[in-house]
Parts: sequence; C-alpha cells; structure tokens
Amino acid sequence: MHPRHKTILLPCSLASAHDRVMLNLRRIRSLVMNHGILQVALDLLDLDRAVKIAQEAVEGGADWIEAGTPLIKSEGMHAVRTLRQQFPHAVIVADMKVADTGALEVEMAAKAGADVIGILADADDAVIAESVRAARLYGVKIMADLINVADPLARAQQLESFGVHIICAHVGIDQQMTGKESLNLLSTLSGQINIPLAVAGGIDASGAGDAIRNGAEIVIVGGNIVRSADVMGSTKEIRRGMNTGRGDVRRSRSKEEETHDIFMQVSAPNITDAMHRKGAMNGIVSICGTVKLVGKAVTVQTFAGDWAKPVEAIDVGMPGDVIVINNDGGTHVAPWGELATLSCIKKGISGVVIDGAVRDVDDIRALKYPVFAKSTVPNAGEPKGMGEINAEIRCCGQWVRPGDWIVGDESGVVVIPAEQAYEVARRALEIRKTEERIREEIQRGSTLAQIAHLEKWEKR
Ligand SMILES: O=C([C@H](O)CO)[C@H](O)[C@H](O)COP(=O)(O)O
Repeated sequence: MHPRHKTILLPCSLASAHDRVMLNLRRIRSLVMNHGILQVALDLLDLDRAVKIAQEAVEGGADWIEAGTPLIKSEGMHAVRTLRQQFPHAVIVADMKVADTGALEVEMAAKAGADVIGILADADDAVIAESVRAARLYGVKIMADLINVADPLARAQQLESFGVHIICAHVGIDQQMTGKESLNLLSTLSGQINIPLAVAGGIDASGAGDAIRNGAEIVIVGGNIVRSADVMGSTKEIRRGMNTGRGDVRRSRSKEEETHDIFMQVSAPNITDAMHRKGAMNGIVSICGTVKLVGKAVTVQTFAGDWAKPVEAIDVGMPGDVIVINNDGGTHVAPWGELATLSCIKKGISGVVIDGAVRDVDDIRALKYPVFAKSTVPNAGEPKGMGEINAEIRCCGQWVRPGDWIVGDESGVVVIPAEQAYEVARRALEIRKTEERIREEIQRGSTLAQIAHLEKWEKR
C-alpha cells in the first residue's frame, strides 16, 4: 500500500467528542505524514507533577499525552481520567502494557478516557484478539509494544493481521542502560508494515529526527522531556528535530569512550545512587578541594609508606589511568608525595587514590592535581620494593581490581566494577536528569518533601 493511502490514525473517541472531531484532517495528515506525532510519556509516580509537566509539554508542541506505565501503576485509572479532564482536546494514551485480560483492561482504560491503549506485543494471541475486539467496541485504538520480543518484525506483521492499529518499536529503560537502541529496532520494521509505526526508548531531539527519517509516525519521549528542567524548551527542541528530520551527526563512540564521557558529566553521589548506595570509599578526602577524577584503576599494594611500587606503577599505567594504593592501613607514613605527582602529570595519569597518607600537600595543591588520601603527614617510607602492582586490593573499604573505574570529586571516591561501568554510567546520567527537574521545581517553590511525596512513599 502506498504510504500516501495509509490509514490516518483518527481514534474513534476523536469522532465521539464533537470538539475533537472538528480537528482538521489535513493537520493530522500533515502531522502523521510529514513531521510525525510527538507523544509525551508521563513516566512519573505523582499525578499532580505529571499534569503540570504535561501542560508544559503541550505548550512546547507535544501532540499526544501518555499516562506512562509507572503513573498508571501508581495512580490507576484516576490518572487517565484526570488527563482526559485536563486535556479534553488531546489524544490520551494509556500505556497499560496489557499482558492479560485484554478486554477488561482495554474497557477500563477506554471508559477512563483513553483514545489509545498500550498492550504487550508478546502477550498471548488470545489477549491480542480480546483487546482488539474491545477496542472496536469502545472506539479506541490498540498500540502493541514490541519490548523484548524475540522476532519483532514477524510479530509486528502478525499483529497487523490481527487488527492492531499501531506498532511501537520500544526499547525499555532498563534495556537502554545496557546499550540497546530503539532506533535500531525501528530500522528493522521501517517499510515492512502498513499500519502506523511508533518508536520509544531514550529518544532525544537528535533521535527524533532520525526516527522520522526512519519511518516513525509517532515519536514517544519520556525522560528527555519529563526529567528536563525546561520541559517546554526540551519539547520544542524535539519537535524541531522531528520537523527538520535532522538528527545531530552522532560521533560514533566506543562504549568505553561513552562511559568515560558520562562519568565526566555525573557526580560521585549520582553514581552511588545508580549502584543502590554501593561503591563509595570511606574516610578519604580530596587533597586539592574541587577536582574531578575519572579513570581506570592501576592497583598497588604497599606497606608502611614503601614508595617503590607506587612510583613504579606510574610506568605501568597508561594515560588516563588512576593509581590506587593500599598502604596497609598506614596513615602515619606517606607512600606518595609531590615528585611522584609531578611524574604522573608528565605521564598523563589522571590521579591518585591512597588508602593511607600523602605528603608535600602544599606542592600538590599548587599543581591542582587529583590526589585523594586518608591523612597528610610530612614523612615518607623507604623505597624497599615491598608489595605488588595490579593485584586486587582493598582501598578505604572497597575491593578494587585493575581496570575497575574510579570516579572522584569533592564528595569522595567511588569504585565501579569494570563489567558494570556502562550500565552504571547510563543510570547515573538518568539520575542526574531527574535531579535537574526536581531542582527546577524547588526553585519554583515546592519543597523536596512535597515533590517526593515522602509521606506517601516512605517504606512501610
Ligand atoms: O514505556 C516506557 C517505559 O517502559 C516505562 O514505562 C517509556 O514510556 C518509554 O520508554 C519512553 O520513555 P523514555 O525511554 O524515557 O523516553
């Protein structure tokens, strides 16, 4: 079927409400056929905040408003009813991710005011059939979410034959943290099915342009709008990306480069939050105050200030590495000082972390070089050569293996196991985005307790 004759998505509830039915078909065709529909996914737990964010997103150009799965799980159909009341002219999507009792769940969402209802593409065929039957009965549309489907193209074509109205190429939030990309999934479906294609999962302004170029008619955006300090501005930027179809030229980066770049953007607290409060070294401080340290560990075990192995590690390390030293609990004698620091700077070593003492502090501060230690003393040990380089060591209460990531700032030092680093970095970035939105709402006058609804969510 030639794209021009594609079914234009007109949820029957549009037809059912007089003022919505007055919508100009050409405007919708233009939205769908040329620049696409922007759907804001309200993946929040608090309905009041969700409504405020939705209002800003609509002002920024969002076309459809989605009650995200977390919001529905938190507030139920009250969330859908509220969005319907607050936005009588908008298309409301209920991202139910229906897995069973298709007719019941489609009916409840339709009666609450949803125009489009999200079901799991991986649900049993009987659920799909029941959902489609209920959708026809209540005049709503079914969007099938391909999240985690083994053979997405085959399932999408099958669901099209079952009467599903929209296929959503979706990479879930946890999947994104492991590096999976929704645009890659979209590209496997583009031009292969005749019903509208939606895409969801980590979409930003750049990705939105790519999505339109890759055949998406509905672009679903959650975090890059709802966790933005400037919701309207972010929405406008994504709308602009869709209208121009121009994504930024994405410099291809290795996962290691992307991990490093993200660690440079986030704080040590963001990282420990992303690691469920794990990874933080205890009792260690930055010698030079405001610093940022990111790199992979070269570990050194030494004793009583013996500085031979620590200094030899400078020759073992590569530019960008971090030297991590266990001084066997010795906080009264230093295995490190200014000359070793100067040698690191010349080699391009990123910084030094010492479970023990450091000396020549005034000179090191003058060099503004990232050194973290437990104490400062004037005396050093002897270069006897005891200990070893690149064995697994303890450092300030944390196990550190060669190649683990080290991130340090004024809050302290965090160790991230190498095999978890990319996912931890992505999660830490999401946490930073969430905090940017909370900071904005505090600036607007809400208290942190109000924003977090602490009384409601305290662990019972
Ligand atoms: O459906 C979603 C996810 O499963 C949480 O419910 C999101 O709405 C979807 O992933 C879009 O959100 P972002 O990935 O944050 O853009």
